[in-house]
Amino acid sequence: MSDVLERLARVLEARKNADPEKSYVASLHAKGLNKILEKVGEECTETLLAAKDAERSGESRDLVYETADLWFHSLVMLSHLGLGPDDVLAELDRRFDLSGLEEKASRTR
Ligand SMILES: N=c1c2ncn([C@@H]3O[C@H](COP(=O)(O)OP(=O)(O)OP(=O)(O)O)[C@@H](O)[C@H]3O)c2ncn1[C@@H]1O[C@H](COP(=O)(O)O)[C@@H](O)[C@H]1O
Repeated sequence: MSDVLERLARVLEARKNADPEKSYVASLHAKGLNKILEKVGEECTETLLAAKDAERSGESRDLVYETADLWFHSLVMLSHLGLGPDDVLAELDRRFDLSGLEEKASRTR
C-alpha cells in the first residue's frame, strides 16, 4: 500500500502555520472547524451523488475524484483537531484483528 496518507499528513501539519493567502489548507484552518466541517459535509453529499451516477452509468471516474475530495477534507478535519490518518488506520487495524479474519485466511492457505 502506498505511503501517500503519511506524506499528505506531513504536508497538512506544515500548512497549519502557512499563509492562508497562499495555501488552501491554511485558509481552511484559519476559517476554523465549522468551515472544515461544512466542506466535509459538501464532499460527502457529492460522493453520494457520484456513487448513484456510477451505478447508473457504469463510469466510476467521478466517484473516485469525489471520494478523494472527501478523504482529503476528512484528513484536514483530523489535523485541525490534532489527529491524523494513523489514528484511524490503528482503529481499522484493531477491528480487523478483532474479527480474526487474518487468522481464518491463513488457516485456509
Ligand atoms: N489533495 C488536495 C486537495 N483535494 C482537493 N483540494 C481542494 O479542495 C477544494 C475542493 O472544494 P470545492 O470542489 O468545493 O472547490 P471550491 O469551490 O474552490 O471550494 P470552496 O471555495 O467552497 O472552499 C478545491 O479548492 C481543491 O483544490 C485540495 N487541496 C490540496 N490538496 C493537497 O494538499 C496539499 C496542500 O495544499 P495547499 O494548502 O493548497 O498548499 C497539496 O499539495 C495537495 O497535496
